[in-house]
Amino acid sequence: MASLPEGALMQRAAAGLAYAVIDHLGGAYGKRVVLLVGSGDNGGDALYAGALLARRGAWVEAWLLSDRAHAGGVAALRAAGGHCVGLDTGSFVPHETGSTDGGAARRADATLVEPGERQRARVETNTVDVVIDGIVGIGGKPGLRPEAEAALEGLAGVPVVAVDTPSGVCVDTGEIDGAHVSADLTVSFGTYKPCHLLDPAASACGTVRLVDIGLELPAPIIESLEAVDVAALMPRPAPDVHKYSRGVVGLRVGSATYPGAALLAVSGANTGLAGMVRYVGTASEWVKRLHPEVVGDGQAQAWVVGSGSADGANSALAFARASGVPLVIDADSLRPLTGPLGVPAILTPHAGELAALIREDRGDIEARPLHYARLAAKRFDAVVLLKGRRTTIASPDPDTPVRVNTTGTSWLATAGSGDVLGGLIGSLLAAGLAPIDAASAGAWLHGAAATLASAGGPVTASGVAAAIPAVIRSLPAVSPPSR
Ligand SMILES: NC(=O)C1=CN([C@@H]2O[C@H](COP(=O)(O)OP(=O)(O)OC[C@H]3O[C@@H](n4cnc5c(N)ncnc54)[C@H](O)[C@@H]3O)[C@@H](O)[C@H]2O)[C@@H](O)CC1
Ligand SMILES: Nc1ncnc2c1ncn2[C@@H]1O[C@H](COP(=O)(O)OP(=O)(O)O)[C@@H](O)[C@H]1O
Ligand SMILES: [K+]
Repeated sequence: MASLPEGALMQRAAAGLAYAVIDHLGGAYGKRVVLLVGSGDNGGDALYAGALLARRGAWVEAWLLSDRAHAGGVAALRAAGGHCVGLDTGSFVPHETGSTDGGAARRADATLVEPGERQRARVETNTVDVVIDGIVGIGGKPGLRPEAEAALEGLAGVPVVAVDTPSGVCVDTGEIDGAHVSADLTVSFGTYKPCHLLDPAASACGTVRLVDIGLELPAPIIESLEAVDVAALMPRPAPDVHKYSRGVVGLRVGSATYPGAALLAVSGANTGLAGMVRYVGTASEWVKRLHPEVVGDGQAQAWVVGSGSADGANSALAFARASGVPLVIDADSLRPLTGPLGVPAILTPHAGELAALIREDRGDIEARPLHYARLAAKRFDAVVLLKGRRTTIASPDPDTPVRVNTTGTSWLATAGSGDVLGGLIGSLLAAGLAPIDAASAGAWLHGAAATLASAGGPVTASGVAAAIPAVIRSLPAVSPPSR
């Protein structure tokens, strides 16, 4: 801000916001737009964007929710033909009125007071095409004030575009503490913020669009891999490799009760990313029949343990740990853990498993995935991959950014898909990726494979595993670092 003319960043943000709204609405001319405007620069962005929309022929009305509003923004909106009204919060009580024509039209009667003029205005909220949420952005405290809540209630059902962040969410943690806006589209400026990536706040963002306003950014505390990052991490065999130098992954998973977990974990590991796959356990006959490439016990560069292991979980963990190589510890083998393992490890709990492991409430973990993934990573001195809609991957090194996975589909919430993930991550670990990279690239591929296999419809864990090679083939071409 110091190096630019005053207001330059806000003008860039507002222009990006206005064009995102135009895209979202399919045009500006004739559209009816309500701006919810708080006292800070977030409201300023909304007002300048409103001015641009008004110049393009939209009918724009700004509801000033506070005694203060960005003066330049108010002037710009008025100059462009938009309206600004201050809400007399004492009498602003949106309520439904019966429709005289027998229809079910929803309308809020709002007493609106022009600051200084105390002029009454009335809006028919059922004619509004979009609400632009400029209540608060990165300067806001979590929760909404009563006047903002009342305004939103009066506009219920109207699509919402959030300016920078959905107002009311905790921007820096992705947590939710009180009322907040639920947006259809969030237009973020400069960079993604934690609330755009981490659940539960990410679920309140709708689609997130990033507008580059030319900021120079410090190193992130949260990051999210994109296809090009995953491509750069993929093991690609050099001309002179052999199967052992590509890495051998071993699995001690499944049991007589859950033989399917073994087959699914092996199918996740056996996609060709590692040079060889070993399986040790009660499902050997089935594994051999379905995956003839897979061999038995021996040395490996990484072991996967615990998926469907039932009573064998402790001994699987003990054997694998004794090998001294990096481990993926899933499901039943998480239970015996009490502290650091002394070998590099990736723990892959879902919220229920992490709750049992650290004796916390599952709901608390779902409400604060960033906090609990970090806490567990520190406690067990391991990478912790906390599964969910937005799988969150924390390193025991507090300076390594937490990674949040954004690929996938809710169809992936299907039995056995976690077993496939464990095997896949094991193969990347065996191929030489660092634990944080193996876990996050594995989660990315797994989610992308689910989306590919699902194609908008249902998917099974086997279908996810089968789609992994096609996802790897579709990654962009990059020159990988030589391994
Ligand atoms: N910092 C930057 O480089 C840029 C910031 N921009 C915009 O500026 C925003 C940040 O602006 P500000 O720092 O002025 O802060 P905000 O506009 O996010 O909010 C702070 C104001 O809201 C009030 N407030 C706090 N919590 C509230 C709550 N829960 N309910 C109602 N009111 C509440 C505070 O009294 C304060 O006046 C960004 O989110 C973005 O939209 C953009 O214009 C682009 C450049
Ligand atoms: N709502 C959701 N949206 C997207 N992915 C999800 C959702 N719920 C779960 N998943 C993913 O589905 C997989 C389920 O794994 P897990 O719970 O271990 O299942 P299982 O134990 O049956 O194998 C994880 O990769 C998780 O991230
Ligand atoms: K906002």
